[in-house]
Amino acid sequence: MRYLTAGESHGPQLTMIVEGLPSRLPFSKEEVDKQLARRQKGHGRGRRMQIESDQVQIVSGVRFGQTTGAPLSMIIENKDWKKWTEIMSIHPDEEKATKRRVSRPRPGHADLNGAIKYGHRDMRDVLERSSARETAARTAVGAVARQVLEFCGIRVAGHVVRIGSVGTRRLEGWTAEAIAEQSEQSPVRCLDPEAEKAMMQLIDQAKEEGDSLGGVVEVVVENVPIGLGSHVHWDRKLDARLAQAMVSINAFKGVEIGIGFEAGERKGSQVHDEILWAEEKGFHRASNRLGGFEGGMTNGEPIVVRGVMKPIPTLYKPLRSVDIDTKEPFEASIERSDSCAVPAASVVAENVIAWEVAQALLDTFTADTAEDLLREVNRRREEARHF
Ligand SMILES: Cc1cc2nc3c(=O)[nH]c(=O)nc-3n(C[C@H](O)[C@H](O)[C@H](O)COP(=O)(O)O)c2cc1C
Ligand SMILES: C=C(O[C@@H]1CC(C(=O)O)=C[C@@H](OP(=O)(O)O)[C@H]1O)C(=O)O
Repeated sequence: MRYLTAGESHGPQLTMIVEGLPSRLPFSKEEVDKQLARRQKGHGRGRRMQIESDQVQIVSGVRFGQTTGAPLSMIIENKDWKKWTEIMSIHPDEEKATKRRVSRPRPGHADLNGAIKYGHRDMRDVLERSSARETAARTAVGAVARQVLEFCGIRVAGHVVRIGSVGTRRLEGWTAEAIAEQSEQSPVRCLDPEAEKAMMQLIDQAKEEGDSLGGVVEVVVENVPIGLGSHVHWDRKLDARLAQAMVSINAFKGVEIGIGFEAGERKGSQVHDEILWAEEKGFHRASNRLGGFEGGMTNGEPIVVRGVMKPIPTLYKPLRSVDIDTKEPFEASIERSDSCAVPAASVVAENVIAWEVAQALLDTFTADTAEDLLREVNRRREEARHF
């Protein structure tokens, strides 16, 4: 299974193609729209989110509520396009373009590197595609993959575990369902009401100061069969693929699987998950510190993966930078931006992780139809139980 996304932040639409889905998968456009709506929320988002109301139009690959096995294509309209139609169509060499041309690169964004790499004197040609508007497309694609997972009884949930200096304790024993339910109630998608209050205050304060904030999100995937991914080759290790997916989200800078970096501080006896066996469960673990992975393969425990997002680069508070035309230093002048997008990014993270797990599922169990897939997945579950 593979996908492509296309589209500029202020262009007419985002376009997505998903290829390799099994046929006869019950498919709900509403479920995709639900994920898109979740991504738009969260304390700290800027004014753009009041303009957009993301929904997909399914263009191909679905008939009578089921996938056909043909490429599934979707679009999301950019409502802001109306306002930008004229601006986007002014050639950068035209005189009237001078004041719209972007010649002031923002530290922390793709502006300067992208301009030099692609030879753009108008950095709009970089920022339009480097914008995290693209995460709407990836969320939609992930929401399709999620329907493959749900068909196989695999659940995904996510939440925010840190914003700036406020973090929550590592949480044990929460089911994916409980995480999903509780985080949905919170404007910062946090499970701890005390931390939530402090996070919201921090975001308000950063906004007032013209500054921005990052944080950490956690994604949990439950009821995963043993043996997704593989130890036999580096690029088939599923934990590595999850790491790439996570760091490919705009502004994400690091990943932890299970206890992550803490593993480097502990002794082996405090890290490795002891193996147990019981008639009704088969093989299972006494703990899940390694986040559901050994040897690049799932071990049947919930996948637990965390990602760190740096603070938003566009600041009202000026950072030093240089105009590429005049080579003069300038002080930032900004139209609008998010001040914190960690809650939204946790939804993106859920969906990009869902994609990778669904892809690994389809790599492991060859299936033309959704029923074939489910049969194979259940067979693996049964075989593992009686191994
Ligand atoms: C959901 C989401 C919303 C974002 N909103 C903004 C924003 O409003 N302004 C901004 O400068 N960066 C925003 N970013 C981050 C930039 O897109 C990102 O920093 C940029 O593409 C450079 O890539 P890098 O940070 O991965 O190096 C957002 C990221 C995410 C995930
Ligand atoms: C459009 C989205 O996020 C955008 C991501 C973004 C950036 O630089 O990454 C900058 C902002 O865009 P604009 O300048 O149009 O307000 C955000 O609103 C979205 O999440 O759908």
